[in-house]
Amino acid sequence: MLLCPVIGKLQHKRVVLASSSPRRQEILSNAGLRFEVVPSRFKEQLHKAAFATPHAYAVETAKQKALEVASRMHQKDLRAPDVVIGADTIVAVGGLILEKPVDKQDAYRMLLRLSGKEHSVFTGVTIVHCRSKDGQLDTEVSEFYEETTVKFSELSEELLWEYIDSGEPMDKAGGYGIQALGGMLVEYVRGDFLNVVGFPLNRFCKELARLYRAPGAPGAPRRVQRDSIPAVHTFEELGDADAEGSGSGPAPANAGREAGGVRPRAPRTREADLNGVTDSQPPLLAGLLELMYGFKASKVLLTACKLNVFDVLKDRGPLTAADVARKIDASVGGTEHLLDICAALGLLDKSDRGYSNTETASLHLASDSEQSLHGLAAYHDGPVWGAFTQLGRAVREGAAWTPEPLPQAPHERSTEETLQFMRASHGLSKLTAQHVATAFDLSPFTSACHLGGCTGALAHKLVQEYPRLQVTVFDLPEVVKLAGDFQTDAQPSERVHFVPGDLSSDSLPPADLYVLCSLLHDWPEDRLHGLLSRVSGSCKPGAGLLLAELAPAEEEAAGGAARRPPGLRTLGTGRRPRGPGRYQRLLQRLGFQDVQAARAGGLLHVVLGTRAAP
Ligand SMILES: Cc1cn([C@@H]2O[C@H](COP(=O)(O)OP(=O)(O)OP(=O)(O)O)[C@@H](O)[C@H]2O)c(=O)[nH]c1=O
Repeated sequence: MLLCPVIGKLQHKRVVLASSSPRRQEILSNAGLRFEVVPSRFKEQLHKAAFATPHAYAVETAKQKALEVASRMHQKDLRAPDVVIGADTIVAVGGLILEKPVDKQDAYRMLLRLSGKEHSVFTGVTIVHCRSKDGQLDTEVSEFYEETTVKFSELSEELLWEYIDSGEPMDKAGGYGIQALGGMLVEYVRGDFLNVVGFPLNRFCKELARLYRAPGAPGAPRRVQRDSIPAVHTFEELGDADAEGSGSGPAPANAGREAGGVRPRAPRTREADLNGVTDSQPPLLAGLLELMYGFKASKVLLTACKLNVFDVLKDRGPLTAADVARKIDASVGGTEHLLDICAALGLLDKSDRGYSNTETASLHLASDSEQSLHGLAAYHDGPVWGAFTQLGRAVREGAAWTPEPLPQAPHERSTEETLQFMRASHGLSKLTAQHVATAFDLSPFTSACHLGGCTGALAHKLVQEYPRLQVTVFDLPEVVKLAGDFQTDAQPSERVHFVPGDLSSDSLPPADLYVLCSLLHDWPEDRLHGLLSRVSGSCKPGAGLLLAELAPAEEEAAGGAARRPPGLRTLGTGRRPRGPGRYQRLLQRLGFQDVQAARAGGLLHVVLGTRAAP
């Protein structure tokens, strides 16, 4: 795939999409870009008559959107992201620029204007590269636009109003969405379809390729050697990862990284590149190397968490390596090396003044943040890491070994080990609870039972969302005994009760909704069937069963995984996560009806079914 290396150029940068458009977010995340979303507050009110062409207007609006976000973020925490992307989509017909309709009448006027005719859709895009220089924001702006021609059929009055009443036109330029119902109005499209939807992905990739083109080969396609190592795979490469962006492209925001503890490598020919190159790197080999090297990055992250690096840097301006070393009671040289690698992994920002947390690090890796995954890191650095280092011996000797050791052997756990497991589970549950609780409307249910509900994080979110709901948390006695030690962001509620018991042998507490969350993805088929049959047997007609499970990565779900080694979500379980369709069919077979599936945030999918009368 040619485009991957292009998108990969942004991999180690803090990228922000300055847009609230869900379509843009989807297009870019489907392309594999990792970014934060910070919608722009720029008012789209530029004087249209002042622009010679409609696309000049779109490009300027896109630029103002992106610059507003870059300067707001810079002012807010004195550090700007590396790259801000802004976009603006307009429809141009007969010399008029159409944006989003303000009301139904406006939508009607727009669609009538488009009926039976060709029009142009322009998306202006701006890529702003930012860096902080002496506390000032320094930006470098690249901009472009793409034009697509769209022809509408003649639209009858009735069709027009039916479409307007669907509500679809209101947040879309020109008053239609070609990707949904609006597609029925369209006779033909000439040009990039995604440009109409809101983001010209193809042109964007070409622009990135142009911006990040390696020196010495302007525009010339270059061959990729079979044995060249793609992207960033060793710590040395991580250390000079930004050097990839040097050359004729914009200087990266944290240029000067080589001043840190990582030894600069001798210059070498960079073969894998972007601009229209033959990318003959077999995906399988790239995947294999990722698997081989991946543990190094994990250990760096886990160690930095364990040494409380992200706690020390939270809510503070940049600190030097010596400052951090003093606070974590470690050597300066070792700390500097660790911080440099964290920066190269995108966990920290490095500037002339020192190191600071990225937003993600403050949010998820500091131990006291609301959405902390510090407990999960400690669990992986402790028992999980330990189990993996014993893998060879366990396999040779035939000892019981599973990648997730604790849930499998409750009787062998010490209190501290149980707590460690609960901390890990608590962090993840808090992060996903809101999505799980609101993926479907659960208000018809009055009692729920969260099986394996651990610390009650999801239970508390459920009662917060549904004022009539009582929730029982059912889990092993030693878990229930310790659950009181855990805080949830929700107020403690009298509508949450804990009941000790064993899922596989004890009878389940009565409820009209059973919930299973992040429990089943690595279970073998027979165990899964056994549990679901037990739950189904406890469901009265009309009762619900809600499953929230790890979603396969998008590309796996789309069948793309066959060409690559399994991805991160499979790692350690030996099994690919089951897609929602699989759970839907299982529930249907067990006598559930109206079985629906939905996505719950980026990590989970949720399936809900209702027990039919026997
Ligand atoms: C023609 C067409 C447009 N759109 C959407 O129209 C909005 C344009 O408005 P914008 O001002 O460019 O963006 P926004 O939604 O206001 O977001 P922001 O970037 O925050 O200004 C964007 O959403 C686009 O997807 C579709 O979803 N489908 C289509 O067929």
